[in-house]
Amino acid sequence: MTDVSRRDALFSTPLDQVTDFSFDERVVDCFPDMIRRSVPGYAQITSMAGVIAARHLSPGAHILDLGCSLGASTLSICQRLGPEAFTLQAIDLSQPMVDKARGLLAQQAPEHRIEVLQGDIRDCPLPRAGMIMVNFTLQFLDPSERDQVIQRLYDALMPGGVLLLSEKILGEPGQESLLIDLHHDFKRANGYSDLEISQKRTALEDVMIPDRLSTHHERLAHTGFTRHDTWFQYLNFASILAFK
Ligand SMILES: Nc1ncnc2c1ncn2[C@@H]1O[C@H](C[S@+](CC[C@H]([NH3+])C(=O)[O-])CC(=O)[O-])[C@@H](O)[C@H]1O
Ligand SMILES: O=C(O)C(=O)Cc1ccccc1
Repeated sequence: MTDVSRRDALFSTPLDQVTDFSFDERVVDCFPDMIRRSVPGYAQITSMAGVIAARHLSPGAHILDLGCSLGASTLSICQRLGPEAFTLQAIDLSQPMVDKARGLLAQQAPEHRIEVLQGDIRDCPLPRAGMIMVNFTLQFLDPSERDQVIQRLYDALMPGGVLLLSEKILGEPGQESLLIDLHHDFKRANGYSDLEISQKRTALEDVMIPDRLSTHHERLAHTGFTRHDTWFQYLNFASILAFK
């Protein structure tokens, strides 16, 4: 999907005022480039979505991709499983994201039974599902709302269903700055300037608040997930598989 993306230069010139980050048209236009250069492990996690679905999904199951952006995780599943194998709803809050995802998925997975819907994962209807993906999305909710959203996902999952939860994480006490510094080095190595890194950091400050990995596991245990394993971590980005 990188070929449809403009290069991300949104924070490359000095801004008089850095406003809160939002998933508007300008972000949508450069999103594949932005996320690839900003999120360590993004390609590995999204491409494993298909592998995980192939292992854990019962035939004909329903999948939810919540905070789907341009549908990279959904597309990964379509590349591994045929159209008879599952139905899927991909949901995102941003209308421009939804509009573009709909076009891309219609083009790249025309046979698959996919619906792309605009909705808020805090209150949209969640049909019963065998697999729920929530990749790099919980981090954009107010921390006080996260327990309730994870409870909603748990309630929507069939017994034995799987939750794929990926997030930016805060290092454990004493380890925070090491991971943050290395993440900034990762971005620098991917062509972002110090100005871009610092302005985007300001834009995200009140909008994206990471939890510790231990907080995620405590929340999943408390909600009732029988098993929850961190299967991937690359710097301060991690992914968990949880089973109902
Ligand atoms: N309350 C909400 N309800 C629904 N969507 C939301 C909400 N809040 C934010 N979003 C949406 O969550 C997505 C987060 S990006 C996910 C990447 C994707 N999963 C991927 O695998 O490519 C991650 C990132 O940009 O770091 C955006 O598209 C928001 O509009
Ligand atoms: O860019 C960052 O620093 C991030 O942590 C990830 C990110 C990626 C894409 C949109 C918003 C945040």
